[in-house]
Amino acid sequence: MRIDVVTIFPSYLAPLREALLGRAIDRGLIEVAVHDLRDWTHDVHQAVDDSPYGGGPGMVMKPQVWGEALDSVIGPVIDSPARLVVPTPAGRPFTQQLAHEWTSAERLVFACGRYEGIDQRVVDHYAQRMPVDEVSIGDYVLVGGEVAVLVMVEAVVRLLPGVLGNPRSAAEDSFSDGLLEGPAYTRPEVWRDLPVPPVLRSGDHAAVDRWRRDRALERTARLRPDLLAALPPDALDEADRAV
Ligand SMILES: O=C(OCc1ccccc1)c1cn[nH]c1
Repeated sequence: MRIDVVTIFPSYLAPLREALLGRAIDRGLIEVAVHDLRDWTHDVHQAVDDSPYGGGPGMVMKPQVWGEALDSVIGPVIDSPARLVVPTPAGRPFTQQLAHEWTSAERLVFACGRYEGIDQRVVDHYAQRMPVDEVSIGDYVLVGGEVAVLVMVEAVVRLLPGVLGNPRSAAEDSFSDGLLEGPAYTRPEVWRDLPVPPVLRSGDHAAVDRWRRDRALERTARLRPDLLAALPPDALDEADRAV
């Protein structure tokens, strides 16, 4: 998978080259290129924004600059199918399911908006020739899309074959069965007078699996009743309902 990011703050994307993601790059599992939007300005001030039509606070990012940048980065769409992703509070929710969908993309191009966002015509123009997703990572407002890109790239890349040491962990993610992950424990057996739940040391794998599912159901009911409500009817068996 090739990932391109266009931003006015390329250094914000430096973490993509660290740790797990950095190793995925070194191993050729992904290619990552970060581009400075200002490279496609032609004026001495390297202006990337302007006042909003219709008035209102803040500034809007100029379509011309974005058009030149994205034409250059995306190239002729025919020979390298790419998805364009635009992080924005006004987007569809980014979910584990969407992360999985994107793992089959040959290319992901991320456009990092700042100020009040990017002129809508940029999304409208590219949506005529490729899949464009306006995506939110949560109901809050950041200063720019860069941090959202770090979140989404990490969520997608960790799902690619070979990236995670233990493929089971991606498959058994929180949300993979529609529930929140239950509590996890490791040594010591007692820590600050707090013991590890005995069932986890019983060696009875059926009991451990049952206990873990019960804890996941309880946690989901407490913190995310919406996830429970969204489960397909056959997702919960008799024992589940008793929790
Ligand atoms: O703030 C965000 O993106 C940056 C952004 C983009 C466009 C205009 C303002 C801010 C964001 C919040 N949840 N998901 C994304």
